[in-house]
Amino acid sequence: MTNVIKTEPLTSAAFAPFGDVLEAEGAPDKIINQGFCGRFHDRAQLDFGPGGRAGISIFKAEPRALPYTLDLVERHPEGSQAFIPMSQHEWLVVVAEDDNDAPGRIRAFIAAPGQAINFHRGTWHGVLTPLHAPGLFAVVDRIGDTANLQEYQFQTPYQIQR
Ligand SMILES: NC(=O)N[C@@H](O)C(=O)O
Ligand code: NI
Repeated sequence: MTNVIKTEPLTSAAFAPFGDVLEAEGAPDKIINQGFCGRFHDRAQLDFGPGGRAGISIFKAEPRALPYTLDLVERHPEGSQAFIPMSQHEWLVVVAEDDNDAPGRIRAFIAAPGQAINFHRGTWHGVLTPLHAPGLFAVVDRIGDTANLQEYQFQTPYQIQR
């Protein structure tokens, strides 16, 4: 028996309990560079906690396909984690509410081309899940000398469908 989760479009409002959506939508906050650039300023709540620092890494992840079997989520109790796609493709963002330190209700979002996200500290999430090659993402997260990782394996996997 598999629990089915239907995807929904990624919007700032829907994602707000889990983190931030970063995108160049609407009017920029500032026009800079002699008018040649719009700056969508300071759009994520970054958090690297005591004893950590910000790092930028590049992830090259294998594309997955829908329907997607979700059997694990994880969270980073000591810091936020941002996924910034380096190609213009849709991709999958899976999060879960917290239910007494275990994942509760699962939400699966289709990020449109150009949408990036930042998980707030401690948000249960699926690992980086591109849906198209090249699966290249810049990742901004905490660099420190702790694991900063809690994983949760589901007894019954979820099937994520459009
Ligand atoms: N492990 C790692 O660096 N990445 C995961 O945290 C992830 O969410 O993909
Ligand atoms: Ni993560």
